Amino acid sequence: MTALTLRDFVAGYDPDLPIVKDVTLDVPEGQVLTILGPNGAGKSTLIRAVAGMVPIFSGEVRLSGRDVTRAPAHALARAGLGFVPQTENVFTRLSIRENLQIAAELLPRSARAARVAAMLAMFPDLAARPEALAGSLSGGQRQMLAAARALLSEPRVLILDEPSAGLSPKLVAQVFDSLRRIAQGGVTLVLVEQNVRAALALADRAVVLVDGRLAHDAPAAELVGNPLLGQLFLGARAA
Ligand SMILES: Nc1ncnc2c1ncn2[C@@H]1O[C@H](COP(=O)(O)OP(=O)(O)OP(=O)(O)O)[C@@H](O)[C@H]1O
Repeated sequence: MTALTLRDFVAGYDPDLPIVKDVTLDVPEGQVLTILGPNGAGKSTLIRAVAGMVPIFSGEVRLSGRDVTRAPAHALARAGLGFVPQTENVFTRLSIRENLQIAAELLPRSARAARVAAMLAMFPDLAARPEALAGSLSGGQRQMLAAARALLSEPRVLILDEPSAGLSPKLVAQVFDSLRRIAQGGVTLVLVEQNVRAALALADRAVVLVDGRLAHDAPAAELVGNPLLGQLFLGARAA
């Protein structure tokens, strides 16, 4: 079953100057996909458009076969999409527990407490001090809280925008350990990541976006150490 499908997807900020151009992509259920590419290629724009935060000019998005093109955020969440933005992804003045409780408000009332408890059980670092303010957490813990918020509604597909941005190597390892556990739970992951080495170690598959178009699509293991990657990051097109 295909978890996420993009067909002839065109998106951006100005209809006369699309950033993402004719992207067609099928992400099978349970796959971990990383989107790589040079700065400014449109990676963040692509995933933010899928998540309903950037205008889609043409083409379509499907979740498990269902057309969700231009669906509002709450409808996307109900259809099984979770999104973790790169920044401002937690309420810094609220506690860990409160951050989770707010995210749980999308769920039926009777399900909320159990889902908050399940998320705390999944992230022991958060469970250790649920009353701590999110603003007092380390960068890695903050990313875990952001992921936990997105996972509360049990998405089938979780999209993450540079989950390791600004983190020290130790915290990068922690965040990627958490992502590995999430993937092992069967969630389809799509991540944009500058940390190519960590992303390729986690991912099953990598696609490379160059100037808004898919330039390469390969098993992640094939790209490790591949000189093509260096060329692509300098902005050259795939031959
Ligand atoms: N809010 C915005 N309004 C207008 N243009 C934008 C906006 N955000 C990004 N852009 C432009 O869209 C293009 C693609 O940017 P985007 O952030 O999607 O690329 P990226 O591949 O994620 O790059 P990076 O790796 O540097 O984050 C760039 O030319 C950028 O200037």
